Amino acid sequence: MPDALDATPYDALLLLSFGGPEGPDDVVPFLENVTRGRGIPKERLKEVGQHYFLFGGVSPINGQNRALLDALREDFAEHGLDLPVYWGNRNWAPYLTDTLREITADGRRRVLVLATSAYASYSGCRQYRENLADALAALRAEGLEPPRVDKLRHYFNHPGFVEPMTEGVLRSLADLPEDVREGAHLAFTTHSIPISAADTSGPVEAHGDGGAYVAQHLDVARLIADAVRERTGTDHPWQLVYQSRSGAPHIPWLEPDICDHLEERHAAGVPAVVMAPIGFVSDHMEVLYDLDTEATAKAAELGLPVRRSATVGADPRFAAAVRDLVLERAATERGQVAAPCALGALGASHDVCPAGCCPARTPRPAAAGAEGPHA
Ligand SMILES: CC1=C(CCC(=O)O)c2cc3nc(cc4[nH]c(cc5[nH]c(cc1n2)c(C)c5CCC(=O)O)c(CCC(=O)O)c4C)C(CCC(=O)O)=C3C
Ligand SMILES: [Fe+2]
Repeated sequence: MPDALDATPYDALLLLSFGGPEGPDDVVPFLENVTRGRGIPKERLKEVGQHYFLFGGVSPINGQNRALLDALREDFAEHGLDLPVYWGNRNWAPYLTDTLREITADGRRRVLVLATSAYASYSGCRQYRENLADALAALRAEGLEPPRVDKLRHYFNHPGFVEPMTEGVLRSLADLPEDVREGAHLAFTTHSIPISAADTSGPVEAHGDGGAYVAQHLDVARLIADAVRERTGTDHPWQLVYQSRSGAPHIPWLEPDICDHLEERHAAGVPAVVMAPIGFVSDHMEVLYDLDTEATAKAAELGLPVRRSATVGADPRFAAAVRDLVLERAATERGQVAAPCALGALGASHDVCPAGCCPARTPRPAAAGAEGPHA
């Protein structure tokens, strides 16, 4: 047995995710949960519902989170880290409030939260903190005394997140027909968000147009492109592009869209494209529909060979990265000096979101940040 690792003061890890439907009857109620009060056009909702029905009404995201839970528990056990791992979602069972009630009943007093979003932004960070605040308030209203919650820092530039994706891009390149491989371009994709949300994402320091959201993705894209060049000896031109846009058409969102990008690359004579969904932690519906179905059909229509590279999913290197992040944060909370592990130009991001970080359009209570109580 290895020496026990110390997660003190934490006594639980909570995997916090989006949630997804698990059958046809779940699809509409799930979409109602996602879009409550968010002004998404009905047309878009019908369209997104079809994406789920095409896959039998089942989103892959819950299965992927179960696999990640297994990988985390296995990694922790193997390395002598005695920390129970729980799972709760924003939009589908197991719901966050129910999981936090269970955590409270189990007597846990300090919970560290791992959200399945690696980057700064309202949707990927603050909205999860609002969900935590809501859940804590609901439990208090039941007369319970919920634990204190903290959230792990953004992990986009942790080697355990970047390296499996680099390997995925290398595998996709190798999988392309030999005659188009060398000339292939890399299209790094992430979720489009409103430009106003990108510009105000992350901490208030200057990050240029697109805020921390775009800066962090560019950092990861550059890291992967550089590593690919080192490993293959070929310089594959790359660009950060976007997918899964929603919202009203008159509101500007981040562009270009992956499908327009494929068209433009094809017209420019590019022989092949590898689509690398660096914005996502697992192969969920945004990847399976927007890339593997829609963008892949677009490429077929153009006669442009494409491959889609893997997300980290339940890769053991990602599980090890989570263990590293937990131990780092625990040491910091104990007042020890931790050496944060981060690749790229931006360095490790803040442990605690500063006040006003990635603001909501309508201010609401958010837990685990500098401006509010932790619990
Ligand atoms: C930044 C970001 C991430 C990455 C970070 C993270 O992972 O958190 C993400 C992930 C996901 N988004 C998902 C699904 C949806 N997102 C929607 C809507 C929206 N997403 C937004 C942003 C993001 N979304 C935004 C700005 C909207 C517009 C309305 C709003 O501000 O809320 C809608 C409504 C219909 C539509 O408009 O598409 C759906 C159904 C699923 C589940 C997939 C599955 O089931 O496998 C996942 C992992
Ligand atoms: Fe989304």
